[in-house]
Amino acid sequence: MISFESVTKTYPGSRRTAPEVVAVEDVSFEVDTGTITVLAGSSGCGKTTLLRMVNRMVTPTAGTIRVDGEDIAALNPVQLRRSIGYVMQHAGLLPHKTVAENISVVPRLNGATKAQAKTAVGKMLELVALPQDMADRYPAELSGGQAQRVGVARALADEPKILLMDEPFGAVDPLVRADLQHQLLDIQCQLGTTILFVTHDMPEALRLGHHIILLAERGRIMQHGSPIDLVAQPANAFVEDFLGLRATQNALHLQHTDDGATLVLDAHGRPTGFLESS
Ligand SMILES: Nc1ncnc2c1ncn2[C@@H]1O[C@H](COP(=O)(O)OP(=O)(O)OP(=O)(O)O)[C@@H](O)[C@H]1O
Repeated sequence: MISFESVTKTYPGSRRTAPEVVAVEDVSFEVDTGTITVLAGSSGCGKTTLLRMVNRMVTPTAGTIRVDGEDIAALNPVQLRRSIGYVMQHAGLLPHKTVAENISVVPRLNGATKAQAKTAVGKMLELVALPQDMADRYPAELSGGQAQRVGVARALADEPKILLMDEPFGAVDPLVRADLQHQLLDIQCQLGTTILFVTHDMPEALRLGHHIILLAERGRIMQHGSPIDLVAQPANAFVEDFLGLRATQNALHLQHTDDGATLVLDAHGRPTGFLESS
Protein backbone atom coordinates (compact mmCIF):
# COMPACT_ATOMS: atom_id res chain seq x y z
CA MET A 1 0.00 0.00 0.00
CA ILE A 2 1.12 3.55 -0.73
CA SER A 3 -0.07 6.15 1.75
CA PHE A 4 0.07 9.90 1.48
CA GLU A 5 -0.23 11.53 4.89
CA SER A 6 -0.87 15.30 4.98
CA VAL A 7 1.44 15.88 2.03
CA THR A 8 2.21 19.43 0.90
CA LYS A 9 4.50 20.53 -1.92
CA THR A 10 5.46 24.14 -2.44
CA TYR A 11 7.66 25.09 -5.40
CA PRO A 12 9.79 28.21 -5.13
CA GLY A 13 8.77 31.14 -7.34
CA SER A 14 10.75 31.40 -10.56
CA ARG A 15 12.04 34.94 -9.90
CA ARG A 16 12.93 36.61 -6.64
CA THR A 17 9.69 38.56 -6.67
CA ALA A 18 7.43 35.75 -7.90
CA PRO A 19 5.33 34.07 -5.23
CA GLU A 20 5.90 30.43 -4.42
CA VAL A 21 3.50 27.90 -5.92
CA VAL A 22 1.55 25.62 -3.60
CA ALA A 23 1.12 22.61 -5.91
CA VAL A 24 -0.56 20.33 -3.38
CA GLU A 25 -1.65 21.11 0.14
CA ASP A 26 -2.30 18.73 3.01
CA VAL A 27 -3.27 15.79 0.79
CA SER A 28 -3.97 12.38 2.33
CA PHE A 29 -5.04 9.17 0.59
CA GLU A 30 -4.11 5.53 0.24
CA VAL A 31 -3.45 3.38 -2.81
CA ASP A 32 -4.37 -0.26 -2.26
CA THR A 33 -1.82 -2.90 -3.19
CA GLY A 34 -2.53 -4.71 -6.46
CA THR A 35 -4.99 -2.16 -7.79
CA ILE A 36 -5.04 0.64 -10.33
CA THR A 37 -5.69 4.02 -8.73
CA VAL A 38 -6.25 6.91 -11.11
CA LEU A 39 -5.41 10.48 -10.18
CA ALA A 40 -7.70 12.62 -12.34
CA GLY A 41 -8.38 16.33 -12.47
CA SER A 42 -7.82 19.35 -14.61
CA SER A 43 -4.48 20.79 -15.61
CA GLY A 44 -2.34 22.11 -12.79
CA CYS A 45 -4.22 20.44 -9.91
CA GLY A 46 -1.07 18.62 -8.78
CA LYS A 47 -1.40 15.13 -10.28
CA THR A 48 2.16 14.89 -11.60
CA THR A 49 3.56 16.39 -8.41
CA LEU A 50 1.81 13.71 -6.32
CA LEU A 51 2.94 10.93 -8.67
CA ARG A 52 6.57 12.03 -8.71
CA MET A 53 6.72 12.19 -4.95
CA VAL A 54 6.28 8.40 -4.77
CA ASN A 55 9.69 7.75 -6.32
CA ARG A 56 11.24 10.90 -4.84
CA MET A 57 11.68 12.72 -8.12
CA VAL A 58 9.89 15.46 -6.17
CA THR A 59 10.43 15.93 -2.45
CA PRO A 60 7.44 16.90 -0.30
CA THR A 61 7.67 20.16 1.62
CA ALA A 62 5.67 18.58 4.45
CA GLY A 63 3.96 15.29 5.21
CA THR A 64 4.90 11.65 4.83
CA ILE A 65 4.63 9.08 2.05
CA ARG A 66 4.87 5.42 3.01
CA VAL A 67 5.19 2.32 0.88
CA ASP A 68 4.04 -0.74 2.80
CA GLY A 69 4.35 1.23 6.01
CA GLU A 70 7.90 2.40 5.36
CA ASP A 71 8.58 6.15 5.18
CA ILE A 72 10.19 6.61 1.75
CA ALA A 73 12.14 9.63 3.01
CA ALA A 74 14.31 7.13 4.90
CA LEU A 75 15.06 5.04 1.79
CA ASN A 76 17.92 5.46 -0.66
CA PRO A 77 16.37 7.51 -3.51
CA VAL A 78 18.33 5.79 -6.28
CA GLN A 79 17.37 2.32 -5.09
CA LEU A 80 13.79 3.47 -4.57
CA ARG A 81 13.63 4.81 -8.15
CA ARG A 82 15.00 1.57 -9.56
CA SER A 83 12.41 -0.43 -7.66
CA ILE A 84 9.45 1.54 -9.03
CA GLY A 85 8.43 1.54 -12.71
CA TYR A 86 7.75 4.91 -14.33
CA VAL A 87 6.09 5.62 -17.68
CA MET A 88 5.62 9.13 -18.99
CA GLN A 89 3.66 10.66 -21.83
CA HIS A 90 6.28 10.48 -24.57
CA ALA A 91 7.81 7.15 -23.50
CA GLY A 92 11.13 8.86 -22.77
CA LEU A 93 13.18 6.14 -24.46
CA LEU A 94 16.93 6.63 -24.80
CA PRO A 95 17.27 7.53 -28.51
CA HIS A 96 20.71 5.98 -29.09
CA LYS A 97 19.85 2.65 -27.52
CA THR A 98 17.88 -0.12 -29.16
CA VAL A 99 14.53 -1.30 -27.86
CA ALA A 100 16.27 -4.26 -26.17
CA GLU A 101 18.84 -1.98 -24.55
CA ASN A 102 16.13 0.39 -23.37
CA ILE A 103 14.16 -2.44 -21.79
CA SER A 104 17.35 -3.87 -20.20
CA VAL A 105 18.40 -0.68 -18.44
CA VAL A 106 16.81 -1.26 -15.04
CA PRO A 107 17.42 -5.04 -14.82
CA ARG A 108 21.10 -4.43 -15.67
CA LEU A 109 21.38 -1.62 -13.09
CA ASN A 110 19.83 -3.98 -10.57
CA GLY A 111 22.46 -6.64 -11.27
CA ALA A 112 20.92 -8.87 -13.96
CA THR A 113 23.43 -10.63 -16.23
CA LYS A 114 23.26 -10.01 -19.98
CA ALA A 115 21.54 -13.38 -20.41
CA GLN A 116 18.97 -12.61 -17.70
CA ALA A 117 18.32 -9.18 -19.22
CA LYS A 118 17.85 -10.78 -22.65
CA THR A 119 15.29 -13.17 -21.20
CA ALA A 120 13.51 -10.22 -19.58
CA VAL A 121 13.43 -8.38 -22.93
CA GLY A 122 11.80 -11.37 -24.66
CA LYS A 123 9.25 -11.73 -21.90
CA MET A 124 8.39 -8.03 -21.83
CA LEU A 125 8.01 -7.73 -25.62
CA GLU A 126 5.56 -10.61 -25.44
CA LEU A 127 3.74 -9.02 -22.50
CA VAL A 128 3.16 -5.76 -24.40
CA ALA A 129 2.36 -7.62 -27.65
CA LEU A 130 5.32 -6.45 -29.70
CA PRO A 131 7.11 -8.82 -32.10
CA GLN A 132 10.47 -10.11 -30.87
CA ASP A 133 12.28 -8.74 -33.91
CA MET A 134 11.52 -5.23 -32.71
CA ALA A 135 14.25 -5.66 -30.11
CA ASP A 136 16.95 -4.35 -32.45
CA ARG A 137 15.13 -1.23 -33.61
CA TYR A 138 15.87 2.27 -32.40
CA PRO A 139 13.16 4.50 -30.85
CA ALA A 140 13.06 6.75 -33.95
CA GLU A 141 11.97 3.69 -35.97
CA LEU A 142 8.84 3.14 -33.85
CA SER A 143 5.32 4.54 -34.11
CA GLY A 144 3.99 6.51 -31.11
CA GLY A 145 1.94 3.52 -29.95
CA GLN A 146 4.88 1.13 -30.30
CA ALA A 147 7.12 3.52 -28.38
CA GLN A 148 4.57 3.66 -25.56
CA ARG A 149 4.47 -0.15 -25.46
CA VAL A 150 8.25 -0.19 -25.18
CA GLY A 151 7.97 2.44 -22.43
CA VAL A 152 5.60 0.13 -20.53
CA ALA A 153 7.88 -2.88 -21.19
CA ARG A 154 10.87 -0.95 -19.91
CA ALA A 155 9.06 0.14 -16.77
CA LEU A 156 7.96 -3.43 -16.02
CA ALA A 157 11.20 -5.19 -17.00
CA ASP A 158 12.39 -5.77 -13.46
CA GLU A 159 8.85 -6.62 -12.34
CA PRO A 160 8.40 -3.72 -9.93
CA LYS A 161 5.61 -3.94 -7.37
CA ILE A 162 4.67 -0.33 -8.12
CA LEU A 163 4.20 1.33 -11.50
CA LEU A 164 3.73 5.10 -11.89
CA MET A 165 2.14 6.21 -15.17
CA ASP A 166 1.89 9.90 -16.11
CA GLU A 167 -0.56 10.39 -18.97
CA PRO A 168 1.12 7.49 -20.75
CA PHE A 169 -1.45 7.20 -23.54
CA GLY A 170 -2.19 10.89 -24.06
CA ALA A 171 -0.29 11.25 -27.32
CA VAL A 172 -1.62 8.30 -29.32
CA ASP A 173 -4.72 8.04 -31.49
CA PRO A 174 -7.99 6.81 -29.94
CA LEU A 175 -7.84 3.28 -31.40
CA VAL A 176 -4.28 2.66 -30.25
CA ARG A 177 -5.14 4.26 -26.93
CA ALA A 178 -8.06 1.89 -26.38
CA ASP A 179 -5.81 -1.04 -27.28
CA LEU A 180 -3.11 0.09 -24.85
CA GLN A 181 -5.69 0.56 -22.12
CA HIS A 182 -7.05 -2.98 -22.54
CA GLN A 183 -3.57 -4.36 -22.58
CA LEU A 184 -2.65 -2.51 -19.42
CA LEU A 185 -5.67 -4.03 -17.68
CA ASP A 186 -4.55 -7.52 -18.81
CA ILE A 187 -0.98 -6.92 -17.67
CA GLN A 188 -2.06 -5.57 -14.30
CA CYS A 189 -4.30 -8.59 -13.85
CA GLN A 190 -1.41 -10.96 -14.69
CA LEU A 191 1.26 -9.27 -12.59
CA GLY A 192 -0.83 -7.77 -9.77
CA THR A 193 1.17 -4.53 -9.99
CA THR A 194 0.06 -1.56 -7.89
CA ILE A 195 -0.46 1.21 -10.44
CA LEU A 196 -0.85 4.92 -9.84
CA PHE A 197 -2.07 6.40 -13.12
CA VAL A 198 -2.42 10.09 -13.96
CA THR A 199 -4.87 11.30 -16.57
CA HIS A 200 -7.16 14.24 -17.20
CA ASP A 201 -9.31 12.09 -19.47
CA MET A 202 -12.36 10.92 -17.56
CA PRO A 203 -13.35 8.05 -19.92
CA GLU A 204 -9.81 6.70 -19.45
CA ALA A 205 -10.07 7.09 -15.67
CA LEU A 206 -13.41 5.26 -15.62
CA ARG A 207 -12.09 2.48 -17.87
CA LEU A 208 -8.87 1.82 -15.96
CA GLY A 209 -9.34 2.72 -12.34
CA HIS A 210 -10.34 0.33 -9.61
CA HIS A 211 -10.27 3.55 -7.63
CA ILE A 212 -10.43 7.12 -8.91
CA ILE A 213 -9.27 10.16 -6.98
CA LEU A 214 -10.69 13.31 -8.54
CA LEU A 215 -8.69 16.39 -7.62
CA ALA A 216 -9.34 20.11 -7.69
CA GLU A 217 -6.74 22.86 -7.23
CA ARG A 218 -3.84 22.16 -4.84
CA GLY A 219 -4.66 18.48 -4.88
CA ARG A 220 -7.93 18.96 -3.01
CA ILE A 221 -9.74 15.62 -3.16
CA MET A 222 -13.24 16.11 -4.49
CA GLN A 223 -14.09 12.40 -4.48
CA HIS A 224 -12.24 9.13 -3.95
CA GLY A 225 -14.18 6.06 -4.98
CA SER A 226 -14.79 3.38 -7.56
CA PRO A 227 -15.87 4.40 -11.07
CA ILE A 228 -19.39 3.29 -10.17
CA ASP A 229 -19.34 5.43 -6.99
CA LEU A 230 -18.35 8.51 -8.96
CA VAL A 231 -20.95 8.06 -11.68
CA ALA A 232 -23.80 6.81 -9.47
CA GLN A 233 -23.14 9.03 -6.47
CA PRO A 234 -21.12 12.08 -7.49
CA ALA A 235 -20.11 13.85 -4.27
CA ASN A 236 -20.74 17.39 -5.52
CA ALA A 237 -21.27 19.64 -8.53
CA PHE A 238 -17.55 19.63 -9.34
CA VAL A 239 -17.60 15.85 -9.81
CA GLU A 240 -20.81 16.03 -11.84
CA ASP A 241 -19.30 18.67 -14.10
CA PHE A 242 -16.00 16.89 -14.50
CA LEU A 243 -17.72 13.66 -15.46
CA GLY A 244 -20.17 15.51 -17.72
CA LEU A 245 -23.07 14.11 -15.74
CA ARG A 246 -25.32 17.14 -15.83
CA ALA A 247 -28.33 16.54 -18.01
CA THR A 248 -27.57 19.52 -20.22
CA GLN A 249 -24.04 18.24 -20.88
CA ASN A 250 -24.52 14.61 -21.44
CA ALA A 251 -28.11 13.43 -21.49
CA LEU A 252 -27.90 10.19 -23.42
CA HIS A 253 -30.98 8.65 -24.92
CA LEU A 254 -31.80 5.67 -27.05
CA GLN A 255 -33.21 5.49 -30.55
CA HIS A 256 -34.43 2.31 -32.17
CA THR A 257 -33.76 1.98 -35.88
CA ASP A 258 -35.92 0.19 -38.45
CA ASP A 259 -33.48 -2.70 -38.70
CA GLY A 260 -33.67 -3.44 -34.98
CA ALA A 261 -30.51 -1.71 -33.75
CA THR A 262 -30.57 0.55 -30.68
CA LEU A 263 -28.45 3.67 -31.02
CA VAL A 264 -27.22 5.77 -28.11
CA LEU A 265 -27.54 9.50 -28.92
CA ASP A 266 -26.01 12.41 -27.03
CA ALA A 267 -27.75 15.61 -25.92
CA HIS A 268 -27.36 17.01 -29.45
CA GLY A 269 -28.84 13.93 -31.09
CA ARG A 270 -25.48 12.68 -32.37
CA PRO A 271 -24.78 8.96 -32.20
CA THR A 272 -22.14 7.99 -29.63
CA GLY A 273 -22.58 4.22 -29.78
CA PHE A 274 -25.13 1.43 -29.84
CA LEU A 275 -26.55 -1.05 -27.34
CA GLU A 276 -25.67 -4.66 -27.97
CA SER A 277 -28.56 -7.06 -27.57
CA SER A 278 -27.75 -9.51 -24.78
N1 LIG B 1 9.10 22.54 -11.03
C1 LIG B 1 8.12 23.40 -10.77
N2 LIG B 1 8.38 24.67 -10.39
C2 LIG B 1 7.39 25.55 -10.10
N3 LIG B 1 6.08 25.24 -10.17
C3 LIG B 1 5.75 23.99 -10.55
C4 LIG B 1 6.75 23.00 -10.87
N4 LIG B 1 6.11 21.84 -11.23
C5 LIG B 1 4.79 22.10 -11.14
N5 LIG B 1 4.57 23.38 -10.73
C6 LIG B 1 3.26 24.02 -10.49
O1 LIG B 1 2.57 23.21 -9.54
C7 LIG B 1 1.19 23.09 -9.89
C8 LIG B 1 0.84 21.62 -10.07
O2 LIG B 1 1.55 21.13 -11.20
P1 LIG B 1 1.44 19.60 -11.69
O3 LIG B 1 2.33 19.44 -12.86
O4 LIG B 1 1.66 18.71 -10.52
O5 LIG B 1 -0.10 19.53 -12.10
P2 LIG B 1 -0.84 18.48 -13.06
O6 LIG B 1 -2.19 18.27 -12.44
O7 LIG B 1 -0.01 17.27 -13.25
O8 LIG B 1 -0.96 19.31 -14.40
P3 LIG B 1 -1.06 18.80 -15.94
O9 LIG B 1 -2.30 17.97 -16.05
O10 LIG B 1 -1.15 20.08 -16.71
O11 LIG B 1 0.20 18.03 -16.23
C9 LIG B 1 0.99 23.95 -11.13
O12 LIG B 1 0.56 25.22 -10.71
C10 LIG B 1 2.38 24.03 -11.72
O13 LIG B 1 2.55 25.23 -12.45
